[in-house]
Amino acid sequence: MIATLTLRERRIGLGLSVALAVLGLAMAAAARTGPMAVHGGMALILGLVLIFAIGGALYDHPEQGEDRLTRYYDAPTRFGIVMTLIWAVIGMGVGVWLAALMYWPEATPPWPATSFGRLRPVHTSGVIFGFGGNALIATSFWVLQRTSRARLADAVSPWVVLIGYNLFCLWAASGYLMGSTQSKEYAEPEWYADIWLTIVWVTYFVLYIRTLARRAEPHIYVANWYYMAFILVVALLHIVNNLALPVSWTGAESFPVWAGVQDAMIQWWYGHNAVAFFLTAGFLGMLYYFLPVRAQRPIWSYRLSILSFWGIVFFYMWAGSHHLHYTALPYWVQTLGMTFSVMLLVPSWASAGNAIATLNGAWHKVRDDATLRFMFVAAVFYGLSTFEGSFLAIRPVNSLSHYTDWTVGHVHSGTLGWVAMIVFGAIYTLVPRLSGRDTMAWPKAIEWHFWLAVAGTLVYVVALWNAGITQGLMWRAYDENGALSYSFIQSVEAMLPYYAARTLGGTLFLAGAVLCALNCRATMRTAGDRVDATDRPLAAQPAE
Ligand code: HEM
Ligand code: HEM
Ligand SMILES: [Cu+2]
Repeated sequence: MIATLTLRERRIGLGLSVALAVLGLAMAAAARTGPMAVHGGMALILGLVLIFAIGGALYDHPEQGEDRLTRYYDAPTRFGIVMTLIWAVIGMGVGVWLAALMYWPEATPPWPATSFGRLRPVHTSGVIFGFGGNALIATSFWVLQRTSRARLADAVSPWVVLIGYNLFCLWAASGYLMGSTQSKEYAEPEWYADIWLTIVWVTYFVLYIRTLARRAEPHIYVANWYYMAFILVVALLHIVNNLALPVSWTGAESFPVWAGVQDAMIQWWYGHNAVAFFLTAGFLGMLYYFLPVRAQRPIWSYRLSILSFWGIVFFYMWAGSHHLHYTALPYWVQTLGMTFSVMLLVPSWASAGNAIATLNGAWHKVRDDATLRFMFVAAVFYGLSTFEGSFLAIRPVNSLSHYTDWTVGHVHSGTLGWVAMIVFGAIYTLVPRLSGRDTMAWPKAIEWHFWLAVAGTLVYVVALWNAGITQGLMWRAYDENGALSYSFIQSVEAMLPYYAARTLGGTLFLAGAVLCALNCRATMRTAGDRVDATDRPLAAQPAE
């Protein structure tokens, strides 16, 4: 990693590492106890490790010559993929454990840090931000350079983005274990972590724009529009939803500036658009690059891909209130959210259909190539989960589904079937190329992973459809006297078989992810030290 930097860049990196260590020390000294002090300590240790790593090797490697500018810069992508896999195993591992706890709550250990309430956000942040976020950042660097035929604008800021982002993820997960949370779902980290992420994210956006400005291709390929929407809108959502006043500068607690139903609306404008721009737009960028490359076919309709881009970014923005049906939110705002959610189906299916139609004429490849099959299944689940979402957003349907496991089933049909599948497809395309090879080290293991992932997703999702609809119907069943037919605990007991099935499905899915991580490790190992030498020369790729 350090060998890829020029002497000047190494010095800048050293300066930034010193700044990080000083910041960590200041946080730890100011807070003295509690989560902020622990997080300061983590930043201090990370800063020191970087100082020793960069400082120790300051003059060790020969300087990079000017000819580096004629090659892509892929070392950050490689690091990002490694972090993706690490977070996948942690996040999904915790998910399986939580699934098991819902079947077997007595197994909860007696320490607060291991309670369901603290581990649940470790799962959601671990998989969404750790696994999904690292995959998005890592692939965005790769796609941006290929489609622009330009090297990243500089060599320091990609590391600032990736290392800074992973420090945020670490702060988030370790904070939850200590009971630190601002209680906004998917935005739980406290104010200082939010400020940190804002700095990292602005660096990311600036790097993206600067690289794009250097492009040698006149046209900005559609994948870049999706990645840019992801970066820009996540910044907007993050800043507005996290506006808060710290109780003191030396502690983690804060109060949001929003109150009452406005706070609820801002939170679900955020939460819903986190789905839209984090879990959808960025991954559509990934799909629109890796699927055509892997299938060696151009997108079925490029024009449609642009049209659905604008449809998706416009309609999603207004749909957040479908999370607040039958609440104190004005009725018309709920209706607005419902209407836009239904309209959203059109651009969503246009994207899914466009991806599937791209495979026309390449079905033999889908049959033979498990990597391409991951992408195909991702497009199918993208279509299924958006159909389901539009349906759940209809108020009377939501009166049955809300508060039930149907929502959780919908979530995982999107995240396992769509998000994780497209990530695996991208990883199996990227990792051999990052390692200077034609194939993964264990090609057969991709096939195994594919079937584990498909079986795991289906078992998980089907179990929770049954669970959710059963719950919804039991809760609204009345006897002839108008009394409830079932007590709440009866509906809990009825869930046991479904929770057992979900644990099994999750275990299959996790096993596939572990296999993927091992396969990637074996593949990257064979590359050895050659990786930096294999940064490819700038050239348009086939099928781009
Ligand atoms: C057209 C697209 C979509 C629409 C209209 C939609 C709509 C909905 C609705 C109505 C809910 C339930 C709200 C409630 O009753 O509380 C929901 C929940 C959720 N959806 Fe979707 N959905 C869509 C696509 C997706 C996709 C593709 C994913 C994931 C990749 C996803 C992830 C989620 C998550 C995480 C929640 C749970 C939020 C919570 O914590 O309560 N959705 N969605
Ligand atoms: C091995 C695979 C997985 C298992 C076993 C699993 C299990 C779970 C469990 C048990 C919950 C808590 C449900 C509850 O509180 O009732 C949950 C929630 C959640 N998981 Fe997963 N999960 C897995 C993978 C993923 C992935 C890959 C993602 C995202 C990329 C994801 C995103 C979420 C989200 C957003 C929620 C919150 C849902 C809501 O509030 O409605 N999960 N998961
Ligand atoms: Cu939503």
